[in-house]
Amino acid sequence: MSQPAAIQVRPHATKGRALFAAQSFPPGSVILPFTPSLLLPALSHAGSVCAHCLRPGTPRACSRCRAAAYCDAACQAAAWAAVHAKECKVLSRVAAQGRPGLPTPVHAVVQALLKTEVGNAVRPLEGNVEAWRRSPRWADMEMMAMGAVAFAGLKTTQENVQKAVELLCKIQTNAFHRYDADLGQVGIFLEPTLAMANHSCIPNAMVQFIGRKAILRAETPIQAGDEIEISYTDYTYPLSKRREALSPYSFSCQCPRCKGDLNIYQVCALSPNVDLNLASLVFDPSKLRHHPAAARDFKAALANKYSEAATDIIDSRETPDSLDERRRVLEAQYRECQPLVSEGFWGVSPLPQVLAEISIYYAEEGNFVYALATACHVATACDPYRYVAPFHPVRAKGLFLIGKLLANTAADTAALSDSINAMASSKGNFNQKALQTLQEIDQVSLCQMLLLMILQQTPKGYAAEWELSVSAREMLHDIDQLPGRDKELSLINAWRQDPSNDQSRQFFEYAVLKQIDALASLGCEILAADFGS
Ligand SMILES: C[S@@+](CC[C@H](N)C(=O)[O-])C[C@H]1O[C@@H](n2cnc3c(N)ncnc32)[C@H](O)[C@@H]1O
Repeated sequence: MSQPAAIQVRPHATKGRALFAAQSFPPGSVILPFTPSLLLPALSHAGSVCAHCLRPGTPRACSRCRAAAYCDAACQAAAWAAVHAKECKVLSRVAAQGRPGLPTPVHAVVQALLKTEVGNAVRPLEGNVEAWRRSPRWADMEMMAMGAVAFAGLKTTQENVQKAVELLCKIQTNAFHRYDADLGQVGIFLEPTLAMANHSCIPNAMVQFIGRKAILRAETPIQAGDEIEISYTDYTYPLSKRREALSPYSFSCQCPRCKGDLNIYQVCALSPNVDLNLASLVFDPSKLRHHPAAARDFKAALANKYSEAATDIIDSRETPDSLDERRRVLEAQYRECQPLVSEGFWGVSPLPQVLAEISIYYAEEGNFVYALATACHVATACDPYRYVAPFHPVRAKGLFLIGKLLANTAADTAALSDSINAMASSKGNFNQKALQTLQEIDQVSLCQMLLLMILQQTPKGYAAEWELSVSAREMLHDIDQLPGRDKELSLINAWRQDPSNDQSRQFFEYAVLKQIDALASLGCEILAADFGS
């Protein structure tokens, strides 16, 4: 395992090996990019993402096996050299048996057995094999390992199966699941040095996937000598859910969030990133330190209690396809979250997830005004407390969603009048208010500012690769073509050149913060009127 100068791998007193910083890193900076030793689409996404770079789209299948698909000839040629030459025949045999493909973990072990470089990258990793052996999933693991040995064309001797099951344990312990906001889990990624990063529910670093690479990024300030820790799960989930997600890794998390069962407001209050929110949608960043659920023990305990209770119920429900059915489910979920709503615990899981779904539901229904207002409420009342760093990808995606919705509402606010009134005629007066709020906003300038903020949050050097910044640039290009915006453009350009001078600050407060705040308040009212009763 070669060690880049920016980081070191050393033994840790209690966690096996660990990753340490060899220099300091400010929040948001790129520590290192990693190219994978193993990168695979999930079986469920084999036809909808490129097997080499995992970009979504309509990839073309390999003409031999038809099991792996690629965006273009370059990805196909690179994949052939990296691993596909070894596995193409295996995948053809699988298809010939009428199977849809290999289950993702089995496919990963097949690659590790067939391709020396992949096997060599996986073998030195921690596999917690004895703990797996004691788990109820061990029989399944052995079956998968036996399948992998057979598919790889090796004899299913005890020795081969033993080797394969160890590889499987190591892959399960060290591979990252790659998520796409729209598609869900699209595949797995493994790189042996990045795999040395241990877990904390208050991590100082995060992994952001861009194309084929994983970018390790500082989430909070990191000093030379600090251990670099990432979170293996969403750290905003309640304690029981985090424990469940971490159970396959065979350790008990001793981070302050787990030890003190701290809620998101308590962790946020302690975060060194609070002040970075001066350049975010948060009107007054100091309020991030003073939420009642952080300041008062009684409220903090309530936040945890309500979170655990609602997560338990909402977790077990499915998302139906039809809009009517979706609305029914969302109403039920919002009802389960009512104790959180009543206390103003907007950022406490699972309420933000339900609100995000409600915003998507409104957009799919064609009610962009309600979708926009709800998205602004999520971006101001939920996300800054959950993910305190404004450059966190969830926060940047929140900006982009609002920008896209504004592009819809700005296109023709007047014509929206009929459609939103038709949608809920009983709420005619309320909709008039919504429309008035929108008419008072320079939606184009607001959209432009949000897109520029996304570019500021992009990891340095990745503006041309990160899908969000590429899309933001395309939208900015369209906005640039709009005529008659000289005055607005001069203010925006002055803000871009020096965002911290008094004039820029005033402009930002007026053009962005005040407008987003008005929309977020509207979002809160919409939820109460449309989902609250
Ligand atoms: C992806 S590996 C990380 C590198 C690992 N420490 C090693 O030596 O190979 C994950 C494993 O590291 C250990 N680990 C990770 N985070 C830990 C933590 N916070 N406390 C204790 N052990 C941890 C667990 O054994 C876990 O299964």
